[in-house]
Order: sequence, then structure tokens, then C-alpha cells
Amino acid sequence: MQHRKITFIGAGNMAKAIIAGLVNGGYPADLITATSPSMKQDSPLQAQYGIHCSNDNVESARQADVVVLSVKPQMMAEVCTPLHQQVDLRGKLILSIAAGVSVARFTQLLGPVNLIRIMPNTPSLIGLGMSGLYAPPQISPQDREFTAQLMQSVGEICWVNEESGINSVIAAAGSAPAYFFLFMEAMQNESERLGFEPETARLLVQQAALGAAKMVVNNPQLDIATLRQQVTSKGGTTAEALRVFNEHGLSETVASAMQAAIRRADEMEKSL
Ligand SMILES: NC(=O)C1=CN([C@@H]2O[C@H](COP(=O)(O)OP(=O)(O)OC[C@H]3O[C@@H](n4cnc5c(N)ncnc54)[C@H](OP(=O)(O)O)[C@@H]3O)[C@@H](O)[C@H]2O)C=CC1
Ligand SMILES: O=C(O)[C@@H]1CCC=N1
Repeated sequence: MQHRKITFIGAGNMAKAIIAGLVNGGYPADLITATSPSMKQDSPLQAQYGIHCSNDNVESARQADVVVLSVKPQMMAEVCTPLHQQVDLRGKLILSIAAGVSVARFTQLLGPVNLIRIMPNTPSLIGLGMSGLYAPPQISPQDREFTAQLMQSVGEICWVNEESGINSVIAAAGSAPAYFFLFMEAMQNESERLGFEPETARLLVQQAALGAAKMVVNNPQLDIATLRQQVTSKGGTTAEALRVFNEHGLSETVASAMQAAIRRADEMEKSL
């Protein structure tokens, strides 16, 4: 892939996951800088990945071809104001990974910039990320291609044609690792109550989850429903467990939870 100088403004959970995925995938660490207020030049991120670390957003953005805005949505205005005032952003590609901050809001904060919104998720850390991408019509094919390749180097991608699609990606993938972690936590807890040591309880759950996910990935010709049916013997144990899930409205709960994530992203877009 093409290599450009990238600065991450904000070096928290999500930025670190992308940086780790990029460096482990062979992106030159020397071309990557990460900033945060508490960052020292010899931070653990520097030692671990060999990237540049700084607490100077403005200077680090000046030196970059690509600026990745990776602070919390609530910090975005405070972070963007000095960039707008002190950095010539016109020739740069700006990538935002923030939930709830729209292209229109970025135009208010930064002026007319080349900005692509990305909605990644934390499995990017291990090269198994899922990112949704939205580019306004004026973005060049070169910048689209670079962004696609960048995120493909840490997982799978899909483009959305409308900006509102980013909020749907949040519901389906950005927030989704937490849904599966919650489910796995509940299973691990119950396995411990059944008498397994915590380590064994975790092993049972993680291997079942990994195996199920791999079955889905490796059998694209089969509906997920078919894979479920293959486990479910008539009159057997799985049928009983699934009956309880259904009685408690699992599908409706999942749908409501995903809608709640979208509603929150919409609210943030109006308030930030
Ligand atoms: N976590 C996730 O799974 C996902 C997150 N996102 C998006 O990613 C963004 C970051 O989220 P996440 O990584 O979870 O958040 P974190 O709180 O883990 O990271 C935020 C980072 O921003 C830094 N920061 C705070 N203020 C400044 C500043 N003025 N200048 C530069 N850096 C600053 C923080 O530094 P310090 O620690 O020193 O305060 C920290 O490194 C959010 O916008 C979120 O919507 C998107 C998809 C998934
Ligand atoms: O919880 C959040 O708001 C962010 C966006 C998607 C995942 N984490």
C-alpha cells in the first residue's frame, strides 16, 4: 500500500488498536506519530511500536500528510480549534474515527478540509477490525483508496454512501465487540457458578465463541440460522436454552440495543 506520514491526535484505546494493527501489518513505524497531553517522547507506545510520540498536537499535525482525529467526541472542538488556527490543513487528508461528530460539524471546526469519517472497532488491534468508511463527494479517488487500504491493513472495510450509515456501522460493528464481551462475561460467570475454575470457565466460553465465529466465516454459503439449526437437536438441550432466550425476547433486545446506539450517535451529532 501507499505510505504517508500519519499523526494520530489522541492515543487512547482505539488509536492504539489501529497503530498496533498497522505496525504489526508492516506499516513503517517511523511514519506514524501519536499525541496526547500526557505523552512523553519515550512513552511505552514508542518503546512497543517504534512510533514517534509527542504532546504537541499542532506541530505533529503540521508534519503529517494524514491527521487522524482520535480523541473523545466531547474533546473534538477543543482539539480542532488550535489545528484550524495554526496548521495549514488544506493539502492534508483528515480522518476522523469519532462517533457523533458529523462532517458538517468538522467543517465548522476546521474549515473546508478533505475529511473522511471512519468507524473502526478495537479488534483492529489483532488485524480483525471492521471499519465503516464515509467520504463526502468531493474527496479524491486517491484519498479514498489510501483510506481504504489503511483500514484494510487492520481488518475488513465497507463504504457507506450516506453519512447516516456511519451510525448504523456503530450499532453493527463499532460498539459490537462490547455486546459479545457482555454475552461472554455472562456465560463465564454462570460457568463459574456451575463449578469451573475461572480459567476453565473462560476457556470454555472463548473457544465456543471463537469456534462459532470461525464457523460463520468459513461457511459463507450457509445462513447463520442454518449453523444454529445444526447445533439444535430436536427435543434436546440447545432447543431448551434457545427457548429461554426467545421467551426473554433476545432478538428484540438486540434490535433495541442497536437502535439505542444509533439514537445516542444521532444525539451526539446534534449536541457536540
Ligand atoms: N473505543 C472504541 O471501541 C471505539 C472508539 N471510537 C472513537 O474513537 C475515539 C477515541 O475513543 P477511545 O480511544 O475509546 O478513547 P480514550 O479515552 O481511550 O482515548 C482518548 C485519547 O485522547 C487523548 N486526549 C485527550 N485530550 C487530548 C488533547 N487535547 N489532545 C490530544 N489528545 C487528547 C487522551 O489522552 P490522555 O489519556 O492523556 O487524557 C487519550 O489518549 C472516540 O471519538 C470514539 O468515538 C470509534 C470506534 C470504536
Ligand atoms: O462507545 C462509543 O461511543 C465508541 C464508539 C463505538 C465504540 N465505542
